[in-house]
Amino acid sequence: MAQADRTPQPGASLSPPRVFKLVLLGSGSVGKSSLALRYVKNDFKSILPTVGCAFFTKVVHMESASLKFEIWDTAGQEKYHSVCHLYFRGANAALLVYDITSKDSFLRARHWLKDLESEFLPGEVVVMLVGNKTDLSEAREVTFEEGKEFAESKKLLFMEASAKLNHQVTEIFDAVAQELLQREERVDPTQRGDPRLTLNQAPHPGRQAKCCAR
Ligand SMILES: Nc1nc2c(ncn2[C@@H]2O[C@H](COP(=O)(O)OP(=O)(O)OP(=O)(O)O)[C@@H](O)[C@H]2O)c(=O)[nH]1
Repeated sequence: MAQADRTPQPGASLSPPRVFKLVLLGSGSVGKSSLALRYVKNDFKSILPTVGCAFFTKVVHMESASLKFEIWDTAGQEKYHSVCHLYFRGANAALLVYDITSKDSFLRARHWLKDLESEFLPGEVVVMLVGNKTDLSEAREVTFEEGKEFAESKKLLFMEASAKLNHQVTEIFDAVAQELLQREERVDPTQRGDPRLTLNQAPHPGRQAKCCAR
């Protein structure tokens, strides 16, 4: 289990945290900024639509190592779409967010994924599909199974969450952190040192990242 912004566990590595760039993408109002705010500041409040991009950092102490997330929260509104891909550059991980009460946001997630894929080689970036707003389950338009199926077909991690209720938010980032560190361990140790380099490796053949939770 990760411990964010707390004293490292005894025995944890004392070396400086590895830095990973994580981008949040998805349609407008799905809750990207709210997930980031909940994760980084444990807060939930009314937020104006993002203009361009917002930036957060968070240090996470895992059992085996510490890492620092540089979180880039991109604008989901259509009018900013053309500039969003500029923020993808150099990303190690992405949260592809949709709103479980909006089928449209789920369908649009495919387009966001295509945009992301056009900038990277297969397997170059850890991608987690996130169905947000589970507290509004009475208005649900996308089933858990639909989300899971789409994620599996594209070899993405998958979780549902509620930024409002702080349900599964830390778990999302922990799962991504775990996957990033595991991918690093699989590469030649002599190549370690620059996470941007090591993550340009395809995942281990035959291994599919799996993570599904409501
Ligand atoms: N009920 C509920 N509302 C949420 C949740 N997460 C976000 N919201 C609300 O959804 C609206 C949009 O949230 P944002 O975090 O601004 O969404 P965004 O995806 O960053 O939007 P853009 O900046 O336009 O791309 C706000 O009114 C939030 O309060 C959630 O988990 N549950």
